[in-house]
Amino acid sequence: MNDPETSTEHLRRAHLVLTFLMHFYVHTLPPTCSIVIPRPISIPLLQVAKILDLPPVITFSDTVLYNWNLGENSPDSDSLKSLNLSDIQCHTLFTNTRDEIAFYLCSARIELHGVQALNIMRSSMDEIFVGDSLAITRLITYLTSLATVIDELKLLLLEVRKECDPEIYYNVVRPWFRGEDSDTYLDPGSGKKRRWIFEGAGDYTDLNMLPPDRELSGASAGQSSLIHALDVFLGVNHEQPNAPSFMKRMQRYMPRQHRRFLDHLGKNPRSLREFVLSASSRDSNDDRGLALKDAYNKAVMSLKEFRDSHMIIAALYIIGPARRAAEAAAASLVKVAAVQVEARAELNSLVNVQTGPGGTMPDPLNGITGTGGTDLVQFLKGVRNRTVRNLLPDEEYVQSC
Ligand code: HEM
Repeated sequence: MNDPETSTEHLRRAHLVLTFLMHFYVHTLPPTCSIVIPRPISIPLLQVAKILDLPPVITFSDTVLYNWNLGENSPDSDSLKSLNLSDIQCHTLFTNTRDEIAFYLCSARIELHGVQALNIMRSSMDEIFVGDSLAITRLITYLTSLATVIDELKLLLLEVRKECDPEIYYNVVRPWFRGEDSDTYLDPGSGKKRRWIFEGAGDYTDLNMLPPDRELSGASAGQSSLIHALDVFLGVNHEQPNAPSFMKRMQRYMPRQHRRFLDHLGKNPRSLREFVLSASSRDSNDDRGLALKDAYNKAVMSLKEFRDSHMIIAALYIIGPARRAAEAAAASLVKVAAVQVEARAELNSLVNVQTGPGGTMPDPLNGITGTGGTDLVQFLKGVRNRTVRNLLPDEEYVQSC
């Protein structure tokens, strides 16, 4: 039996349990109340988070990576290869709905199937290191398989629609994941955005482990290191000059081993893209140069198509329900306003006071426009476009010949 204080499995489980409890607590507080996370949750969570080097907030690791197990009746599987993706279950839930389960399991299946992509990347890096003609032949095979695996990941993503209803996801499941930065209410004392106060944290000098910018975002599949790894491997760069990109910020929420792996991939002395460019110009009279470029482009196209499908899913699960929620809120404001007008008219008739022309009915759309939909579409399109930019056009071969 592992020592619970040092075993990684126990610490991960503790992070999961404590962050689920914390999010339950925070999101059931009245909106007018300051957010003070009680000491029995805050102190152990800060301690565990410090050891794991994870932020003290719910992450993709908690909802997905540490949240699946094999079903009772499934055969013991000692290798991922023989694992049947439909046999997995998840054990910790906020809502106990089929939709929440389907949402987590969709990502878990992608992660498990994605192990094949990681293996291909590792083998490809070895071939890039060797760099001879046999290595090129092998790379062509690897990149072709990588494209197929990414296509399969896309199908797994689209399968979320089978059992996860967009309205339930958006209105019932998703609100539990919200981090400090998505809070829409103001602190009654300061009138500013509410901060999450970790009760008792000041009593411990060794608990100074909140991120320096103190950003506490909620769980997002943007924290899946698999997609980041595909970007780094294929050479897709999301960095921007003035501030850390969304992708970079999300890496702070990944297990540290995943962050290290991404660093390792990024520090490869010779990038795959560079290798494909130089090998295809060197072997320009050889079909293998063209085949290598095609195989690379196929893998980039598959990642682009994964992102196209992801945009469809984001539209279905976020933009649509957000718009409908805003319309419903506007309609109910209209109803409230109509009742107010009626009541005021009644009052006026009772006391015989006239309202001015046009009355005082509030604009029902005030404060409801802008659900973030436009920003989200722009953001996802930007990520997708940066992927496409990596395709190698024929001209580059001509120029480098
Ligand atoms: C119903 C399922 C899904 C929905 C509604 C969804 C929604 C979103 C949203 C709204 C964002 C923008 C950033 C944020 O707010 O977190 C995002 C980003 C992202 N999501 Fe998803 N997502 C889903 C499933 C997945 C899955 C299964 C993966 C992969 C394991 C994934 C990978 C990503 C990545 C890597 C980003 C960063 C942007 C990009 O690389 O294109 N998402 N997602």
